[in-house]
Amino acid sequence: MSDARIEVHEDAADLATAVAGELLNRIADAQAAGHVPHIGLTGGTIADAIHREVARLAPESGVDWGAVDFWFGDERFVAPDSPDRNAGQAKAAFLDVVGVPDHRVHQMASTADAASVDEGAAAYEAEVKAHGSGQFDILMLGVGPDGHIASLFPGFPQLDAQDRIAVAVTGSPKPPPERISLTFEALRRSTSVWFLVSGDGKAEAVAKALGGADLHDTPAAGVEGTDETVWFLDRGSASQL
Ligand SMILES: O=C1O[C@H](COP(=O)(O)O)[C@@H](O)[C@H](O)[C@H]1O
Repeated sequence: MSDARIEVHEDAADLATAVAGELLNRIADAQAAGHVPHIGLTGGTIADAIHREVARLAPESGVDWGAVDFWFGDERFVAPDSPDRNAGQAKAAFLDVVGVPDHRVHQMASTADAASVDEGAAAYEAEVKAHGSGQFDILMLGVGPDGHIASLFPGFPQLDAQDRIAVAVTGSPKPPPERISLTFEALRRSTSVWFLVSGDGKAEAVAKALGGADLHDTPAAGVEGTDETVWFLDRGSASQL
């Protein structure tokens, strides 16, 4: 396990630019070393801002977009063209803009791909296993005001899933209700875990996670990277530290 590093940026815009730049550097460095990096994406407000910065900075980055794989920490089990899809958000903001080929974007099932959310979770578990262990080079995680990460919500049974990579979530407290999420067991395999958090409304969750809360109360307390854990914050989200 790694000690957490905390970076506090002035505001959400500065945070997005910093994370996007760091992500592009890491991908380019890995490719220069002959490695095809695997990156875990998240949904949410700050993730969208970061994705747009990635697209803006991409032309100067030297990244080969055909030689990097993208995964998702969670997804909403809705129609493929729903604006609620994390994959749709990421594709519109940067994946399609920079030209990542579809076979490099490992999407979780939509309602068009699976008969049930359970079937969708099982399919993603199989997809992860088919590409190795799910040990992403960098996994990015947004954090909800309630401390949730991916679609692992406080008090929900998925927090205690054993021997699973992906699980179905029903009755999510944040709409839409049906989701697919990687488990703690899977999220903890990543080399680097980057938490992306902005705004006062998340300050309490950040303080609890970094203060060592129980993961059943604050799921964000339950994940670290094997080599590196970074909390990318702005002044608002850091205001209770
Ligand atoms: O529902 C979700 O919420 C979190 C955080 O979203 P935000 O809008 O509060 O930034 C996100 O990380 C997760 O991927 C998503 O499905």
